[in-house]
Parts: sequence; structure tokens; C-alpha cells
Amino acid sequence: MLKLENVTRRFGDFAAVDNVTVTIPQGQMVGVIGRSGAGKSTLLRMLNRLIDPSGGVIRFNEVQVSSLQGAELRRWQRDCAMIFQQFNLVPRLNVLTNVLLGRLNHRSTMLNLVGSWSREERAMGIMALERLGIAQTALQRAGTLSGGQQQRVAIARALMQQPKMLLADEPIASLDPLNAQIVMDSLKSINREEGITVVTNLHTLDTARTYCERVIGMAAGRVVFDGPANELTRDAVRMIYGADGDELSEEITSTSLGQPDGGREESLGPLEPAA
Ligand SMILES: Nc1ncnc2c1ncn2[C@@H]1O[C@H](COP(=O)(O)OP(=O)(O)OP(=O)(O)O)[C@@H](O)[C@H]1O
Repeated sequence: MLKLENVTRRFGDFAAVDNVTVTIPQGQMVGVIGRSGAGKSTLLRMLNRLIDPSGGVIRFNEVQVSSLQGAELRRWQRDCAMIFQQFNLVPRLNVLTNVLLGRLNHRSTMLNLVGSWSREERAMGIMALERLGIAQTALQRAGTLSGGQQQRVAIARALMQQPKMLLADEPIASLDPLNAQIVMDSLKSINREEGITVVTNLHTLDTARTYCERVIGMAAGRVVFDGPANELTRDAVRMIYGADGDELSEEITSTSLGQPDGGREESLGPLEPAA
């Protein structure tokens, strides 16, 4: 269970995240929504300590995450994997090597210096790629893949960390609707089948409603809604986006997920044998 108590992050005098208290049970799929600048990324980055809180406490079970240092902090960052809008792969390396980089925190420094991967690690990497339906790309350079494929590589790399929690910072913001759907479906199935908690920032309401059992709405650094997706009434939406309900743009509310873009190559169809 993840617990945030009065968590705040200031940049100078400005509170990007302001006194947030939430508890997330293991295995939940949580969508964090809000206007640009509401504090969603800052909140997520504090969960895995890419950014340190200015105040408050973050706990995961008995561990006080907000005060971890050194090896313990690295262990937490291994347990709490993160994917990003821009995928953060190494474009010149092949897909499998990118995925294997997710194992670095499981290995000794000496092994990492030697830079070789065991047969077991490679098999694990291929299995992670198969899980995401892209094992056939294993030997391609990551930079040559489509955005949707790259995000699936990033998810496979995160799975290699064998995390307890997966944080996704706007994972579909750069993707077309079909690829967005494939990536969200992947996150959902990992959440369901592996019991990994998923906390994802999303720009659009539809996606949060479709995929997340729980939605946290932020405005000006504060949590202004926290509940099941089906309780996202027009009033709740107005609180989150601060707009008159009638003025909510299509861009905020809709992603057109589920409307394939005319049959691009992306699908979760039959796998080719791993290279
Ligand atoms: N390193 C920083 N220095 C100063 N201000 C920052 C920094 N990082 C974030 N902020 C500010 O904190 C506020 C919240 O930013 P954050 O990126 O968390 O918002 P967001 O809800 O994720 O927005 P978006 O959807 O546009 O990514 C913004 O006003 C932003 O300008």
C-alpha cells in the first residue's frame, strides 16, 4: 500500500503539489487527471523520488520512501518503475538491449561494467517483449520503431525491473489513437495479470474513464476529486478543469480511443518467432 500524507513540493514560493494526502492499495489502476500545470507530473516524480518532496511523507508498506538514501533509494526506484511520454529509450541500441537495461539495478556493479547479459536475462527480455507483442523487433534499432512500439519497449524495460508499481507519465500523449489504445491495453493487462499498481497521468477524461478504476483529479497542486471513474460527474469535471461544463473541449474529454487509424501496422496479432 502506498500512502501520501500532506505531500507538498515547492519551487521557490510556488507549490506545484500542495498538501496531497492519498492512499493507494496494491494492485489499483489509478488515473491522475487535470489541466496542464496542475501538478500531475510533479506528483508522479515524487513517488519514485525523481523529485524530492518539500514536505510531507510518502510510505510504501513499512518503508518511508520520502527519506530513503543510497542503496535503499535505488532499490525503491527498482520497485517503482516509470515510463514517460517520450519513451526515453536509447535509439541507437537495439530493442532487446534497451529492455535489458531494465535489469541494471538487479546486477552487481562489476557485472554491469563487464556489460554482458546472461542467457537467462536475454530470455527474460524476449519474454517481456512477447508479453507486449513486439518480440519480432528485438534486434531492430529502437529509434527505427513507431512511437507505439517504442512505448511498448519502454513498458517491457519497466517489466524487467519486476516492479511493484508502474508509474506512467502521459504515456499516450505522443501517440495516435490506435497506438494509444494498444499501450493502455498493455498497462491494464499488466495491472490485472501481474497485480502491479499502475498510476498514470492522463490528459483526457475518456481514457481515465475507460481504463482506470480510480481517478484522482488535480487542480492547482491539490487533489479536488478522488473516486471511482463512474463518479466523474460534470460537476467533478468542472472542479478539475475549472471550466464551465459546456466549455469543456473535445480535446480534454475525448481521445477517440478504439477508432483505428485506417490500419497502421500496429496490432497485438500473432507473434513472429523471436530473433
Ligand atoms: N523544476 C521546476 N521548476 C519550477 N517550476 C516547476 C518545475 N517543475 C514543475 N514546475 C511547475 O509546477 C507546476 C506543475 O507542473 P507539472 O509538470 O507537475 O504539471 P502537470 O500537471 O504535469 O502539467 P502537464 O500536463 O503540462 O505536464 C507548473 O506550474 C510548472 O511550471
